[in-house]
Amino acid sequence: MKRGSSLVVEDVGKTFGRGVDEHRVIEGLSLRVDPGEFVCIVGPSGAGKTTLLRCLSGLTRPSSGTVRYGDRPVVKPLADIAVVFQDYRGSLLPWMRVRDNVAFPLEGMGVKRAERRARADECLVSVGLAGVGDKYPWQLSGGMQQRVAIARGLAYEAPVLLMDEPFGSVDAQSRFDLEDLTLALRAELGITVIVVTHDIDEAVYLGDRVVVLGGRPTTVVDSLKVDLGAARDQITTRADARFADLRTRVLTRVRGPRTESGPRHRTPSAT
Ligand SMILES: Nc1ncnc2c1ncn2[C@@H]1O[C@H](COP(=O)(O)OP(=O)(O)OP(=O)(O)O)[C@@H](O)[C@H]1O
Repeated sequence: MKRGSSLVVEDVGKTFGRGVDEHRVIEGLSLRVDPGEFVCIVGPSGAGKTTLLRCLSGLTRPSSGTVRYGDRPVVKPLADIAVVFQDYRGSLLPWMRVRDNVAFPLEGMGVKRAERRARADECLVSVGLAGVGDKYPWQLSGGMQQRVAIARGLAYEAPVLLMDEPFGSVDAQSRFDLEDLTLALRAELGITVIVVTHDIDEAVYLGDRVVVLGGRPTTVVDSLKVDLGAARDQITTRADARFADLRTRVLTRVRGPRTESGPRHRTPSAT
């Protein structure tokens, strides 16, 4: 795996619609993610987390400001930046075998068939799915299908992996397993991982840093270093007093300043 570059967001703004329908979602947002960092992005529903992730991936162009990957402007999807979306049901092709689903993006990159198959099988092993390459996605459980979606993200061999609510559609036990899988892959491959999540506990459990979005329009309201060490464990890490302290700090920032008559900003739906 080649070493990645920093992703740098500078003074980004994003507006949807025009005239009376104009909606300024993001304004003056700056953020830097260094190679090998694991950053989780949280914020109230509708704050623009997905919009920011799409700007980071080059799928959406900001209305103002810049996104750079190293010295390259991100104005279209780059081979160095892979994206895993939330809903495996919408992202896996049901008529294609699992191996072909994982290998699918490699075809467009000009990788030869034998290498595509070998790389897909290798990625399936990495996500704990050795031997399922010949099955169809619908023959697998939801958690397994999301592993296939992650394997497809890994098949790019991209040094940066962006994930939008990647574990939102699976049951609680599979969610814990997928969180640990993602941590293990980051440790093994040394990749940069950026995860958008509604779940503050998940953000603290996974991240080296939690970036909190808020305000209207949205910007970065805080960036909290997670001082829990590299090794995380679903039982002991979550029971650690520092974990509880961090989740309280993140939640306080997500909820925003309050007045006696109620929230001053938007009503959050994050938990
Ligand atoms: N293509 C689009 N056209 C118009 N408005 C959009 C578009 N994409 C996003 N929006 C608006 O931008 C705002 C932010 O949306 P976004 O999905 O980025 O927020 P989010 O923080 O990811 O939300 P959630 O946590 O609910 O998934 C919302 O008001 C949404 O309606």
